[in-house]
Amino acid sequence: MSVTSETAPPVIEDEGRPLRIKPAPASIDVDAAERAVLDLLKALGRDPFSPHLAGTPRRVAAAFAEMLTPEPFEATSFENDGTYDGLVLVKDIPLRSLCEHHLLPFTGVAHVAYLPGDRLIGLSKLARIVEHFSSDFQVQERLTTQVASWLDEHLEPKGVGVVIEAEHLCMSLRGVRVQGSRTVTSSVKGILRSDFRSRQEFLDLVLGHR
Ligand SMILES: Nc1nc2c(ncn2[C@@H]2O[C@H](COP(=O)(O)OP(=O)(O)OP(=O)(O)O)[C@@H](O)[C@H]2O)c(=O)[nH]1
Ligand SMILES: [Zn+2]
Repeated sequence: MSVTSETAPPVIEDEGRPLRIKPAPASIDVDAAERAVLDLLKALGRDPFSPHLAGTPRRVAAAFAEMLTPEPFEATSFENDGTYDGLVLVKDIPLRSLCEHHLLPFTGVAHVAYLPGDRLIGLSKLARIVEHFSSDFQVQERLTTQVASWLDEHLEPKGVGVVIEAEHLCMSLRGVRVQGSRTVTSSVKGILRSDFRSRQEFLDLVLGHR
């Protein structure tokens, strides 16, 4: 069985109202992944044909296929009639992704903000953009930058700010085994980068008053 994955960066149609995301297809071969998981279990000294592990290679392959396949969506945008010139911030967007070093999950929250220019974007779309770029093998820094860059390039707002806070299971379950530590990354663009007070307002809204 082949699953079509749509993990490539989205492309916007210039004329699109709403903006339409058209991810380029990339394929995930679930059968090949299943065979590989079976081999992995063998290599780890386990019997993949034991009753306990029956079906596990298939389940693992399907789980990865699901986690690596973002949901397609339309990034609906609206004309900003000029009456709103403040920051738009969606806080605490739940986030799950897969660390590209160990293929283990990292989970946490994203805070996504923009200072509108000519257009506003549907609030839910900020969460969908996070989901889109999270559905990949990632490092947190790149994920943070991708979300900010996408908004900057496609919505053309006056500023963008993205903060991600996450716990990496590769740090808590294995290796250094520190439980509960959170990694915080940020990417700021436009006015939120160049103007200290705007950046401070963004960071206060995200990190202050907790
Ligand atoms: N910068 C960054 N590092 C990450 C991320 N996820 C995992 N890592 C780190 O990637 C590094 C990989 O280091 P290596 O020394 O190659 O691998 P390792 O021997 O498994 O490292 P330890 O976890 O220290 O045992 C580790 O320090 C991880 O904590 C991430 O999103 N960003
Ligand atoms: Zn890792």
